[in-house]
Order: sequence, then C-alpha cells, then structure tokens
Amino acid sequence: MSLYYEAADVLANTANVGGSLKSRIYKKSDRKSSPAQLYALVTEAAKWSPVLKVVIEKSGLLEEEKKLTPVLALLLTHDLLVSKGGVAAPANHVLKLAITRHKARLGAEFTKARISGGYTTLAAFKNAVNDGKLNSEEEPTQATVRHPRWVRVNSVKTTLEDQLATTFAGFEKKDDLRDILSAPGSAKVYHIDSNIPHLLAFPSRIDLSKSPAYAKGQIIFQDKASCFPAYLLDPTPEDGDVIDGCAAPGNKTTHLAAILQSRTSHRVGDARTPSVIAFEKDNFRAGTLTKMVKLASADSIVTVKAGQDFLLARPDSTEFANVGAILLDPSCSGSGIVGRDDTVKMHLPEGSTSERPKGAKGKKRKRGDVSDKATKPSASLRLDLEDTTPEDTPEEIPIHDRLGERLVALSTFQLKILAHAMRFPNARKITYSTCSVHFEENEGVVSQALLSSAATQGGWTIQKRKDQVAGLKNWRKRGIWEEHQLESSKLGDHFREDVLDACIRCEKGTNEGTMGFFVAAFVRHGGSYSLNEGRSINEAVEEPTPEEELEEWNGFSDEDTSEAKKRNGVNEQKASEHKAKKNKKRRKSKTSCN
Ligand SMILES: C[S@@+](CC[C@H](N)C(=O)[O-])C[C@H]1O[C@@H](n2cnc3c(N)ncnc32)[C@H](O)[C@@H]1O
Repeated sequence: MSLYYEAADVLANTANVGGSLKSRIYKKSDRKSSPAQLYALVTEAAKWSPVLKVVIEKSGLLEEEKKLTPVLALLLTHDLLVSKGGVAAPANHVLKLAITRHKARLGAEFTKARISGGYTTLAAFKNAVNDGKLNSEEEPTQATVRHPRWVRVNSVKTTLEDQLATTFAGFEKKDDLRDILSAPGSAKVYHIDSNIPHLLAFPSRIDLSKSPAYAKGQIIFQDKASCFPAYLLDPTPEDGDVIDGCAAPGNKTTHLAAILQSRTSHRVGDARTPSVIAFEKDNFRAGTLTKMVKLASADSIVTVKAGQDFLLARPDSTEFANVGAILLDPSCSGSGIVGRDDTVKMHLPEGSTSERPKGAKGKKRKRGDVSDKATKPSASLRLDLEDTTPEDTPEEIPIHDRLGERLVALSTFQLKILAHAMRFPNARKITYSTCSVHFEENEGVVSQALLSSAATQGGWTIQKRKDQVAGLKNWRKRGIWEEHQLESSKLGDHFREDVLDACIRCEKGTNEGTMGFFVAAFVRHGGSYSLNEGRSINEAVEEPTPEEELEEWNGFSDEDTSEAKKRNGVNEQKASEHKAKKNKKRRKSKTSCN
C-alpha cells in the first residue's frame, strides 16, 4: 500500500483503535511506510489543511478525480505544493497521476491563498502556518492558551547553560511565565522555572522536536507538574537504589537518573552510583521506556524491568535489599490532563461546493468510504498527536462506564500498589502521584494508605510540608478534602490538616501553566520494616481477581452499608462481565503524566 493509502487508513481508523495518532501509527507493525514518514505527512498536512481545503475546493479536484477521497486529496496536495520532496510515489502511480494533472490549477489557487492572506513570500506563509495563525476556527481554549511547552534539560548529557548558549541561542529570557503564556505560538522566548531545577517554559506551539538537542536526548518534553515526583523524592546516593514502580514512558525515570547522577558525580571517593530499577508491566510501553532511557544516556543508571509487574516484586528479595526510595506514578483516570496544544484539527475539503469545472462528471461516492464523512459540511478530523502518556487501563481494572465505579477500581489498585511499596524493608521515602484531579485517587488514597497496616506497622508517615524540598514546600496549592468521602473520624482533625498541607496539587488552566496533578511523599524514620509484622493490606503478592480488588476497598463512607453493598453488587456484576470480556476488549485510558 502506498504511503498515502496508509496515511488515509490511519486517519480513517476503521478498526476504532484507541490512543493518540502517534501510538496508532507506531504500534501497527505491518505497515510498509516508515512510521516517522507517515506521522510527518499526517501532521504537516493537518497544519496546512485550513489553506489546502480551500485550494482543493476551488480547484474542483475532487469533482474530477473520483479516485481521490478528501483525505487523499489533502495529503497529495500537501506533498505536491508544500513538501520539499514532492509526491512520494513513482511517476506512473495512479495517485501521482491523479494529482499532478492538476498541478497548475492547484498551484494557482495556492498562490492566490498566500497573497490574499497578505504573505509576500512562501517563507512568511510557512511561518504563519507553523504558528497556527491561519487556523481561524482553532480558537484556543483557556487551558490551551495557558499551557506552555515545558522542557527539562537532561543534566545527564548537558547543562542548562550549554543549552541556553546553543539550542536556545537567540531566544529572549522572560522573568514572568505570563509573558510566555501570552506570547505568539512560536515566539523565541523562554522562562526558567523557579520551582524545578533545569526546567524551561516556551510558548505552546514552539516546535523543538526537530532540534538536534531533542534528537540527542539533551532536552526532554516534560510537563512541569510531572517533574514534581522525582524532585520531591529527592533521592541521594545515601538512600541507595530507587524503584520506579510504574515507569513508562519514562520521563520520571530519566529525571530520577539525572538527579542521582548529578549527586554522585560530585562526591569525593565515590562509591557506585545507585541504580534506578524501573518496572513497566506493559511490554509495548516497556519498549518505549527502554528507548527513552537509552536516548537520555541513563542506561548505565537505570535497569528496566520490562513487562514486569511491580506488585509481583518481592520486597524481601536480595535484589531490592538496597532500595531506599520508591517513586509511584500508577495508572489513573487522567482527569488532570489539559487539552493538548498538539491536538490539531484536520480540515477536509468538501467535494460538492466548488464551482464545477468543465467536463466534471457527477458520480456519487460509495457509502461508507472516508469521502462520505468528508463531504459533509465542515468535515474535519481531530488528531490527538502526541503519545506522551496514554496507557492502557491495567488489565486487572474492570471496565466501567460510570466514573464513580471507575474511581473505586482505580483507587483500589492505587492503594494496593502504594501499600506494596511500603513493604520494602529498607525503603525510607516514597512519592505517590497521579495526573488526576479526583480526591478518590489522591488524598483519598493517601489517607487510606496512612491508616493501613503497611504504614502503621512499618512506621510510615506523610512527609510534612516543612521537610519538603525547597522548590515544593513553597508551592501554594495543597491538598483538598471532600467531605463524606472518607470516614474522617478515623483520621482526626490534626492528622487531616497535616496530610492536606503535605499534599501537593497542581491545577490546570491557571497562570502556573501546569496540568492537573497530585503528589505526596511518605517517609519512614527508624528501623526497617519487618515483613512478619502483622498483616499488610497487600499481603497477598498474587494479583487479585477484579472481584477481590473491589472487595478490598472500604474507604468511601458517603453511603451507608446497604448503599455500599448495592454498589458492590453492581461492581461484582460488572467485574464478572469484565472477566468474560477481558481478553476481547481493552479500554484505553487516556493519561498524560509524563
Ligand atoms: C501513569 S503511567 C506512568 C508514567 C511515567 N511515570 C512517566 O512519567 O513517564 C503508568 C504506567 O504504569 C504501568 N503500570 C500499571 N500497573 C503496573 C504494575 N502493576 N507494575 C508495573 N507497571 C504498571 C502502566 O502500564 C503505565 O505505563
């Protein structure tokens, strides 16, 4: 299949595969075209689509070339008029013939579009397209406007100073983040973050993906909030090894490696650098993690446990005897994710609105092909480009249609994994984070974990705000409490206040430019945890069945027992339905915590 048919196939997504455009392209292994070429074609054509839609409609191309669907017409016109390499097909290929026949007319319409837009040169026209200036329908939402492109300078490979002098030479420094948020999409300005070391903010549409520094792993795209967990964990060589329990795609893993490395290399008479042990249960995502770790040159520090479930890691294994810190960023609802700036709309030409060119025949298109969708007024495709974190809902989490039920399942899993981390005998620090805004997955899990036997018998407490790293103890937004969610009588007022003050939240759509995020740290002072001390809520190392998972959860108390039973009844029924369907259907959970 040619590049263009394959690209149209990806866009049509007839198999209704979930995930971002990038994951749809990269996950399918039986394509002939290179994934990078396919991705570039689709994203570039999408950027140009507001212009090319009009050019195609005015040229009457679709009326004359019945072989072309609107998507094919757009992709081919893009390569014919904009791409340096032209149409990537042999001269006698049916698609190449179908588009090159119309080169003169399409070229003339393209020039008209440029001139009527007030662009005297093609270069100026290209800049405007890259800035999204021609995409008049794309009125950015509040969250989009306020979400900068965050870039973490990878200190394993380079320094902030080097990057400012090379990759960002010619960029103007802004002291106030608001100047970045209000700057034109691709303006050459940057801001140095005041909370997280080595973190820079740029305007939302800046394209650094083609910069050598990005290709070499010297800079990493990572949302500010997503840098909080590794920074808050604050691993030192004295802590020993660090586990990242839910690691892919690996932004926090490489961040941990960078922090550890910076501390180890400065020590006199240095012992070995402690390692980061990165668990990733999903094999495909573990592949991405391995690539990211290598690209970041963190492979001498990070050991990837590909396809391995952290819940099955035995805390008493000698392999983990030196583990002193654990970062947990488990699967969550992803409700804190902001509308991505890299979500673009592909405007598709309509086939019947142009003035019909002489000799054009009026054949009807077949029902159901991509063209059908595209000939409807204002046809467009919304493309979620980046695969920054999308992940599958872990298999053990039942499929739920209702948010409440889903949150019960997710928080049960989150509590379980957190309690498991508390059982590592020499661990002294844990961070727990989600890109969720829901109390149930955040303060709810933290409070339950603190009350669990794993915490009480292991001596775990919340790390108080005053003990947090400098950049985060001053962070304004702290935890929130939702009445009636947990039995607060069990917690006590002081405990509750301390816990909330220790929890860190980020809000989406504010001048702080973060997504919605939550993180808290746990610390343990004194002796190590004896595995024989009492029963932890996570005593069974084996995976529970979905039913068992649901039964384990008893944290919510807004309903009386009969209500809770009723809900459990629903859940049990759902869970057993899920068991039957489990291998047939996997629901995609869109998250973006990296
Ligand atoms: C929210 S993502 C992690 C994002 C990552 N920390 C980052 O910053 O790039 C959660 C990841 O945990 C993985 N995961 C879920 N349950 C797991 C388990 N029991 N053991 C290991 N990995 C797990 C998921 O497959 C997913 O890749």
